Amino acid sequence: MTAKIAVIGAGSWGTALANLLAENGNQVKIYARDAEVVDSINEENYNFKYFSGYKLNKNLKASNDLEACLENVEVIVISVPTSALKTVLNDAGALIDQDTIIVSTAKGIDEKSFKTNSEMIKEFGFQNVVVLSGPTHAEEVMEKLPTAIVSAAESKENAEKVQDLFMSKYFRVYTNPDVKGVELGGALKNVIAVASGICDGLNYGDNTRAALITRALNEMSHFINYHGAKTMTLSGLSGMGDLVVTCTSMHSRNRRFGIEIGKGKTLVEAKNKVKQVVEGVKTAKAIYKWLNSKNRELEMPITKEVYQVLFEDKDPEQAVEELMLRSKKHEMESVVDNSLWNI
Ligand SMILES: NC(=O)C1=CN([C@@H]2O[C@H](COP(=O)(O)OP(=O)(O)OC[C@H]3O[C@@H](n4cnc5c(N)ncnc54)[C@H](OP(=O)(O)O)[C@@H]3O)[C@@H](O)[C@H]2O)C=CC1
Ligand SMILES: O=C(CO)COP(=O)(O)O
Repeated sequence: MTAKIAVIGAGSWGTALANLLAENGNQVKIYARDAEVVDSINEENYNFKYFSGYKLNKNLKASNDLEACLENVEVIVISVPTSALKTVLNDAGALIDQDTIIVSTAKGIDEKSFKTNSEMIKEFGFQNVVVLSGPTHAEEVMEKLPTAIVSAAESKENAEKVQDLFMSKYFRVYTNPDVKGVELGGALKNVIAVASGICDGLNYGDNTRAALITRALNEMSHFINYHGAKTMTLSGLSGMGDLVVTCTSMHSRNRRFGIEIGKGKTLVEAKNKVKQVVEGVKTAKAIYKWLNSKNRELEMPITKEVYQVLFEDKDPEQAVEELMLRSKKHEMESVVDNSLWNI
C-alpha cells in the first residue's frame, strides 16, 4: 500500500521519516520553512542543514509552500518540536481535511496546557491521530539500521494503515491501542536521558546508568498509571526501549545536553552546544509545574532533581547524593507482598 503524504518539519526526524516513506514508494512532499533546505533537497537530494552526509531518495520533494504540500494528501506526518506544534496547526489546520490521518511524532508535553501532542492535534478537530514513537534515532534510520517503533491509535484501522506505510525491511512497526501510554513514555524518557547525560558528565559509571534507567521506569509508571494509561506499555518500545536508546546513545541530544550540564555548563551553554531540539528541558519543567500545582503526591524524584539542576542552579552532585540518600524503601513498594518475608 502506498499513499500521497505530506511531512511537516524538515529537521532530523522529519527528514528521516520522509525519506523512509519515499523509499517505501509513497508520494512524499516535505515542508521546510527554510528555503535553502528546500533547494538542497530538490536540487541535490540532501538536507544540508540536518543530514549533509546522506543522500535522500530522489523521489522525495520539498516545498516551503504549506498549501501546496498539503493538497490532496491522505496522511500528514508532523515532525516539529512540541513547542512548535500549535503554530504549525494554526498555519496548517484550515488547509487540512478533518478526516485526514495525522501522524504525531514529537515527544513532549506542552508546558502551558500540559497536553500531549496528540491531544493538541485533536483539539484542532482532527480525530484520526496516530502516535508514532519508539527507540529510533534519526541518524540510524537514515543508515537503514534495523529499527522498531510503535504505531498507536484509538482506531485499529488507522494504527494498521500507518504500520503498513512505514514498515520496511529495516523499519519494523508494531501497533498498540494505548495512545497515552506510548506518547507519555516517549515524552518522559527525555527527562531521564538528560539525567543520564548529567551522570556521564559527572563521570559516574555503568552501575549508575542501570540504576537510573530501572528506577526511572518506576517513577514513569506512577505518572502513567495516574493518567489512566497502561503501565505495561512501559515495558515496550516507547518505554524501556526508548529509555535504553536515549540514555546510552551519543545520538541523543537530551543525553548530550545532560553531559554538558554534568560538566558544569549552564542551561544556555549546553543548549547552544547541542544546537537541535532538547525536548527533555521543557518536559521536566512541565511535569515539575504540574506536580507542584496541586501538591500532587506522585513520587517522581529523578524528574524533580533534573528540574532543580536545570532551573534552580542545584549542584548536580548534590542532586545525585539526595537521590541516593532518600528515605529507605522497598524496591517494589506498590506491590509489596509481606507474605514473602515469612513473617
Ligand atoms: N531526531 C530524532 O532522532 C527523533 C526525534 N523525535 C522527536 O521529533 C520531534 C522533532 O525533532 P527533530 O526533528 O529531531 O528536531 P530538529 O531540531 O532536528 O528539527 C526541528 C525541525 O522543526 C522545524 N520547525 C521548528 N519550528 C517550526 C515551525 N513553527 N514551523 C515549521 N517547522 C518548524 C525546524 O525548522 P528550522 O530548521 O527552520 O528551524 C526543523 O526543521 C521532537 O519532538 C523529537 O523528540 C522523535 C524520534 C526520533
Ligand atoms: O527520541 C529519540 C530517539 O528515540 C531522539 O532522542 P533525542 O531527542 O534525545 O536525540
